[in-house]
Amino acid sequence: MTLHLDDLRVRHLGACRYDSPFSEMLSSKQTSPHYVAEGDRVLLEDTVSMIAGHDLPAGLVPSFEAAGPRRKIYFDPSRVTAGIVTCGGLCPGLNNVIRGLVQELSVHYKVKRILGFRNGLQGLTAEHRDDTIELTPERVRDIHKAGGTILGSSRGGQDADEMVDSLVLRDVDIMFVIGGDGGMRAATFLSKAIKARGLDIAVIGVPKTIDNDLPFTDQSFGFQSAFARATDFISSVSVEAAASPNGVGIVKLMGRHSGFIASYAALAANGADIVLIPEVPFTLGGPDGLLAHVEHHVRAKGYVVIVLAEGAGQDLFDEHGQPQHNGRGTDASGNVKLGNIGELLKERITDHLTAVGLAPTMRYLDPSYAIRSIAANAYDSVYCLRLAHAAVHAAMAGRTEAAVARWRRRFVHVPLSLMTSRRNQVDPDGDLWMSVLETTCQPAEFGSAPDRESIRSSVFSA
Ligand SMILES: Nc1ncnc2c1ncn2[C@@H]1O[C@H](COP(=O)(O)OP(=O)(O)O)[C@@H](O)[C@H]1O
Ligand SMILES: O=P(O)(O)OC[C@H]1O[C@](O)(COP(=O)(O)O)[C@@H](O)[C@@H]1O
Ligand SMILES: [Mg+2]
Repeated sequence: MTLHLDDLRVRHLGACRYDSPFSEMLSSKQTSPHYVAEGDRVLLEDTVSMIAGHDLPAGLVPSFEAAGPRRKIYFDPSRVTAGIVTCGGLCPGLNNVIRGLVQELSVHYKVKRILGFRNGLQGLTAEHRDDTIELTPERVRDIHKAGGTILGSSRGGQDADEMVDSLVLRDVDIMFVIGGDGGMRAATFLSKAIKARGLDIAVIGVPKTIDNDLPFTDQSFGFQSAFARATDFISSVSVEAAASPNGVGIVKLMGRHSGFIASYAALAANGADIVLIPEVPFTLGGPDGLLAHVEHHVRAKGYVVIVLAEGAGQDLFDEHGQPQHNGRGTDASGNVKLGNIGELLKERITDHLTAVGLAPTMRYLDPSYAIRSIAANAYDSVYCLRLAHAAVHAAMAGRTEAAVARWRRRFVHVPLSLMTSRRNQVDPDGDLWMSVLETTCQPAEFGSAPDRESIRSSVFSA
């Protein structure tokens, strides 16, 4: 899919007529290596060959609107009511984003009324719309020290018109939706329903996912905290496996469709022999299969450490007739329930090593929620704060149906439709996966797994 400049344009509610509290500070600002001035744009692509491939003048090359404060704003801050909601799975930094939004709205724009809708988008239904939390700088002062979200979160779909009714009834002018792909999709429907009713309400998304599977954002907030925590589990399993006869250490990490956590945590721990991710299918049997490779490690050095993303090897459930581990079905938000690949591998590796006279000592860890329920680390805390600032500036300037994101280290506005147009995945031909292969020394492929070509060609085609 090729993107054009028009695909990257963000919707405005109207002309900006009010002076911004930042207007004086901005009067002398110009674009520099460390600042993108109002009106300037940030390139979608960043290599000479990609830019040259467009054969377009610089002003028409695909680019994002830069985020940041504007000299003039759309809303009169003294009359604004803002709403905030967090949805989907937890992620380190949710409270930091809430805190950043509240502080920026209150301290600089002097917004007086900020409502926190509770328990995800469920909080915008008729049944729950009156049960909001009044958010003030005092109320949010210390919330960043804890994981989770003070607003609560949930999965499951809601009716867009009912949500718009809630915004109207609670006089909300600006709605911040902190969510993943599901949340961004819901925010898109919400924006479209608002537009269809001719209402003057801005919807700004703050993309959230520990899986790092949202596109057009360098890395999502909380990702670094989550993979750092995951690294601890890989180190523990490595120590255990190395100290056990025929030790097999397996760590199963979150990552439904994208193996970023597994890849980064494995690189950080630098002790994994094998990394398995959804983007690179593998076979178990045969001379080049995973089991033969595991056996090779156990024979050669006495143990093996495997890092596994939960979405890896899902095709194996059908192949090996393992209905007991096969997830099937979907959760309340329509996310596919996965088969438990960790349990499948545990069984198959145990059977194989036992059959070849290397009965293993299995050390299996599934840290699951332990990696996403923690507070944000220092890096993510800064990142969350800056995203929150960008979100408030975007909303006050009347941008809507847009998310804020960091793209190539600059903060930008991304149309919500783009945020849900594809999934960010580890590219098996990209440099991240190459680093994983260089570090683990595992073969590029275990056997000739099916669907490999289709996965390669569908990954991240921006
Ligand atoms: N297809 C959809 N249509 C309408 N709302 C959706 C849809 N998908 C998700 N949502 C809403 O987004 C929320 C979060 O989605 P979910 O997939 O659970 O998490 P995430 O936002 O982290 O991806 C859900 O509670 C639901 O309200
Ligand atoms: O048990 P839950 O809440 O459905 O969460 C499990 C899933 O949530 C995730 O953390 C991602 O969730 P989101 O899409 O909400 O960001 C996955 O890695 C994991 O599979
Ligand atoms: Mg999701």
